[in-house]
Amino acid sequence: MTPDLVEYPDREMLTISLANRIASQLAQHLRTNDQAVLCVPGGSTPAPVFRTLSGADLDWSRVTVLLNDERWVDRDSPRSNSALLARNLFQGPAAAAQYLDLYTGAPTPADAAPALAEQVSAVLPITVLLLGMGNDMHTASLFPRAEGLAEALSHDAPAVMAMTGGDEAEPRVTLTLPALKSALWTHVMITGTDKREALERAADFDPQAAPIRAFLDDATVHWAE
Ligand SMILES: O=C1O[C@H](COP(=O)(O)O)[C@@H](O)[C@H](O)[C@H]1O
Repeated sequence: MTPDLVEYPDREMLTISLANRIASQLAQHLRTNDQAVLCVPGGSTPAPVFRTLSGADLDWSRVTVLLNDERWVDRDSPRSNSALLARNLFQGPAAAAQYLDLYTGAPTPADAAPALAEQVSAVLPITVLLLGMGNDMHTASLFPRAEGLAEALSHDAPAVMAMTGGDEAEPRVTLTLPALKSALWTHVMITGTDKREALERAADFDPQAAPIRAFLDDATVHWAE
């Protein structure tokens, strides 16, 4: 597997180029469709891309935004991926986008997942998918060898499932393989040497051990040190 990899001289170039590319793909889709769907990661890496993208000259009122995955924490938690979007993406022109919030406040993600799966299925296919990746080769909340991962990576999985994994104890919801693979365009954004090495390692594993592997054949990977 050789992913389509774009290397940038620095993070600023990556940010500008990737945000422009996402905005162009959304604009292209909106020229011939009423609606577009943008699905984005949380975590620590994508905030600069969100800030740049938020100023794009698009009819954001026709764009539905949703996360790849959400940690089951309130909006006031520093771990909330929704709060990350509120601070960085839903500013300026992009504040007009429709937001499909994966966090419902239900007691557990398992309580919320069936209704979320229906809501997400209703907006598919994704137009532009941006994925992140952890050093452990997880993407979205699809963690290596997590309980339920085999189902989440199966082609008949519900669009959203409850999931646990990673260093932090909080439970999560995640879009699953068929929902994420519905995307017309897929980008993976990673920075730093550790993630670059992890991406290269992923080629030697199957998706149970390296979930990002399931998406690399269709993706353009954007990397800067
Ligand atoms: O927990 C998560 O981690 C991944 C990677 O995040 P980063 O902090 O290493 O950038 C992210 O893609 C995912 O959406 C998030 O929930």
